[in-house]
Amino acid sequence: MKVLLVVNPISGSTDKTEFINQAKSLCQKYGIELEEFHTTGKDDVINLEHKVKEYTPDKVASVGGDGTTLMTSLALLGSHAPMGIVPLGSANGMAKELGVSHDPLTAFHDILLTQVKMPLDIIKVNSEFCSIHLGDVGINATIVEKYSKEEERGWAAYAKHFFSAIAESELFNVSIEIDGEIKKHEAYTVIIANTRMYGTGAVINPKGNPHDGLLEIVVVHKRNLEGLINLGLSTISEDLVSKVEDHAKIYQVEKAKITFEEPKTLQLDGELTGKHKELCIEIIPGAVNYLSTTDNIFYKP
Ligand SMILES: Nc1ncnc2c1ncn2[C@@H]1O[C@H](COP(=O)(O)OP(=O)(O)OP(=O)(O)O)[C@@H](O)[C@H]1O
Repeated sequence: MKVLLVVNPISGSTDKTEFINQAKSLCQKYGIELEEFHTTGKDDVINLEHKVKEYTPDKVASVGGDGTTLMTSLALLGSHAPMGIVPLGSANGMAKELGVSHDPLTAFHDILLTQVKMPLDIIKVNSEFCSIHLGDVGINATIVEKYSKEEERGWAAYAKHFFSAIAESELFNVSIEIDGEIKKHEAYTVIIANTRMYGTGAVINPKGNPHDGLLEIVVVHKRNLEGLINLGLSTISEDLVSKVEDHAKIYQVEKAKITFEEPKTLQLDGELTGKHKELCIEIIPGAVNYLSTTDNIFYKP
């Protein structure tokens, strides 16, 4: 078996040397071929695509956070080589969502061992940007914007901007076109989601399932995002859907067009994409051949 490790050296401000050495020893022990690809932050998708064509791995392990998972997934789109996640980012939202072990070496071990493959969706925005986890316009996008100007990475730096972003938040008008019908709302935040929860583990989109070929648009119309997030930290139940729906309107769709009166900053998977007046969003169902375990709550035998 040939395995490719895709390593983001800066994600989560974590030194990956110890993990890489452990992964090498493990592969050596079992006669598994291992190669490394280190990201640079520039042209990673295209360079990784070339690497995958040349090396033809049987399995790919994405070592980093959500941005690395998305980048690896995009590079694998044409090849269908299966990919798993080793969570070594800041928030690791996608890994949490998919029940990946917190321990990097255990997660890698699971990738080597597993026979469980699940189709994983990706969201496409304006034919230009993609998201595998969730993105938004509004409060969280403001937090990401402030965070991106920080020297330091990591969860503490991110959390620091949370309350000020809520205090500064303002209502804005948004229209959403679904199947030719226009829905108009006033919102503090509009979330475009493939999954259920933020990296904190708080469920914002109880209907989310990254394997179902659908995306959700969550229009938060109450300023109390903090309350909503605390609500989301409670256990998932049918009740939670209706509780979240007190704060937000949820649309479950394959595609939609979202229009704002003024251009708004959009963050996708924690990355800023600039300001946009219009967002044409659609799901790419089963874009990634995802290496899962049966710990994934979406797994069905
Ligand atoms: N060698 C590098 N130097 C600088 N930036 C890099 C490098 N490699 C990748 N990047 C950047 O890292 C970002 C992706 O990081 P990623 O999301 O995986 O980690 P994180 O932000 O720490 O974790 P999380 O998304 O889980 O909070 C992308 O913006 C990418 O361009």
